Amino acid sequence: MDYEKAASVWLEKSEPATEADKQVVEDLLDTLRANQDRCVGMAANMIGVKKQIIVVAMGPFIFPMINPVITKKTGEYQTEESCLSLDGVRPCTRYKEIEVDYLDQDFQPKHGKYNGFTAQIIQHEIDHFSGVLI
Ligand SMILES: CSCC[C@H](NC=O)C(=O)O
Repeated sequence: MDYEKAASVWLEKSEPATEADKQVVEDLLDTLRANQDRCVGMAANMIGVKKQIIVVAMGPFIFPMINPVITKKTGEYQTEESCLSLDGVRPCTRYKEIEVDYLDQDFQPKHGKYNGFTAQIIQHEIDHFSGVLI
């Protein structure tokens, strides 16, 4: 593995996505669909694209969030997570309930409230494209 190249993709902040990145959204959705047996969410830098795009699995339902920003978070707790980009399990701080501004797949602005595991995945993936690994 080229660790220098990997580090530049995993540990650097990603840029906001634009409509020119629609194919990246499709590619990320396809990649998560192909890895749903071992993965519940992905950020675009996991496929080498430093754009603020994530995809999240809620059971069989997979949805993308473009340029997501957490606008409210409540209920801090400590937990442990694993990550496809790392070995093992590591401790991290998460919030039980979050509100998020984002663009949907058609680049239309949305606002959503999430809790539980879905909120945890969203927080993990936003950290991921921000260059923060658990
Ligand atoms: C609990 S959030 C874990 C998310 C992780 N995806 C990697 O970015 C995964 O294991 O799918």
